[in-house]
Amino acid sequence: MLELRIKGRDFERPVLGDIFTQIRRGDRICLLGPSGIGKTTLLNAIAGLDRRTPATAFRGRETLRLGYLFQEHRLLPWRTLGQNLAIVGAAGTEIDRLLESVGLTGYQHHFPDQLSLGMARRAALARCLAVEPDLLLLDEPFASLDPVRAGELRTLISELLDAHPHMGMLCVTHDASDATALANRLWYLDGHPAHLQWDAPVASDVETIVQSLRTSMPLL
Ligand SMILES: Nc1ncnc2c1ncn2[C@@H]1O[C@H](COP(=O)(O)OP(=O)(O)OP(=O)(O)O)[C@@H](O)[C@H]1O
Repeated sequence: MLELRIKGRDFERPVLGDIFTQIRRGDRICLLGPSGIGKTTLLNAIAGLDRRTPATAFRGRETLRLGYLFQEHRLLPWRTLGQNLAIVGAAGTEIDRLLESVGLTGYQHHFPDQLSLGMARRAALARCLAVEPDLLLLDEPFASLDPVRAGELRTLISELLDAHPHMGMLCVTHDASDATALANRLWYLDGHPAHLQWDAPVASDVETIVQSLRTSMPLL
């Protein structure tokens, strides 16, 4: 069980309210919400990237390992893919294995600008996996990809999660169908400041979904 405690964040106005929630081991959560509501702000807080948003993410007394796939790939452009992975601690055959796991076998000596957007995103995903994360944070991983490439990446992420059942996922998306494909739990962020308005399991049958919504949103 991962516990998240996030102290709210103001920019010129209050953006994110205080949030306290829990993520079970292996939970696959899709985070939806209106544009500009604070989804990236929440991910940054969880990742500890925003010094002005006190947040703790912990598992018992252990330090939580996080992998963060940003909206941009943020690979070092002057380093090859192999070197980008080496920076986070991968070495030797581990680099080959990581690249193979994201379908980039043979690209170890390529530079990021020699890759398509989808390939660069998969390389960044390999970098996330190198730290063997407890929780994978994905910020709109399918944005700007054509439907075929987006579908391939969705399948890849789903297979990686299956292969690492203890790894949780928190994925920001604007597409509810991503939730059906990837998630077992949905969060909906809304309000000023934003809170988790809705935390419900993804269910395959309509009756269960309606019941979940009624439970999570009593006003319905
Ligand atoms: N560094 C910053 N300085 C000032 N305002 C910021 C900063 N970062 C975010 N904001 C503001 O906080 C709000 C939430 O931004 P955030 O990027 O978290 O939203 P989002 O839900 O991820 O949006 P989108 O779905 O469009 O990516 C926005 O109004 C944004 O303008």
